[in-house]
Amino acid sequence: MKFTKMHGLGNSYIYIDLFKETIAEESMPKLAIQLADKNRGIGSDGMILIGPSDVAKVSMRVFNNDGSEAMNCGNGLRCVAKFAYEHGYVNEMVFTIETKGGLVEATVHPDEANQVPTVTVNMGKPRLSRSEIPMIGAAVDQVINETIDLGEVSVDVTAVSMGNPHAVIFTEDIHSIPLMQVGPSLEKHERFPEWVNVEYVQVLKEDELQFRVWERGTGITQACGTGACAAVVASVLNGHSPRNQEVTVHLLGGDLFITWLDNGEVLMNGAAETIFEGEWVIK
Ligand SMILES: N[C@@H](CCC[C@H](N)C(=O)O)C(=O)O
Repeated sequence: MKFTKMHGLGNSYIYIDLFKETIAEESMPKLAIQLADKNRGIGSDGMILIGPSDVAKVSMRVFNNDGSEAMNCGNGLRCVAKFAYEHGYVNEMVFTIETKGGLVEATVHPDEANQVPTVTVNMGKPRLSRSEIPMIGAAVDQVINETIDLGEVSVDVTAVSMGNPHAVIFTEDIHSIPLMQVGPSLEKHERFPEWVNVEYVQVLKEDELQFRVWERGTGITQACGTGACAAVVASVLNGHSPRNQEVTVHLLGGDLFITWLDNGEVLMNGAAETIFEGEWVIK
């Protein structure tokens, strides 16, 4: 089975082209775990399937490295758009991608060699009501700076769904955050019945954020595209950043440029790179 390893700011996945390959539905979670294993597999944050769609130009399915399936992946979307354009599955520079979290629109920015170094994705509107996250709690519908007790520490969480759930915590100092402690305990906290991605955010300026993530189903990664979008939405909701203005988010693996438009949609712009292609022998 042929594969391509790609990354968006160091958030790497093994991409399989379902226009050409076939994988049985029931073997997908196990395959994601095998491919992602850095000792016995290829090594990645998970597996992404690129395939045909009835409602869009291409479809994307995302599996974390623990085999769980996610509804969306921002860094994955930019890589899928690059892959689809460079492999001739789309000829337009603006096209739609189907995800389990809904339809999104990608715009590729090809260079002189018709290769795609960067992509802008319209990620659609964030979902902000408690039931859409989903998150268990009091009657208040939007979760803005709600305190959750984790035993030894408590955190103030702003909850945003970008098709997948995010819990954003603001900090004064990104270099002293207890991510290894808070990440896993908040990820599977009983208040989040579908678990949650955990992000710490330091506001440097109204249009500049520092960002670290503990991803649901994966752990610490270099970058999370949906998480960066959620961070900017949370920053606007908390009065730290303006609406309709581009915000630079510094992730461990590089920068993303995010705008929460007045019409409610979130734009994400950033890099997408191919690392290598190969063939996986199915055992
Ligand atoms: N790395 C991704 C998000 C991948 C899925 C996430 N771990 C989840 O389970 O929701 C991104 O770039 O958005």
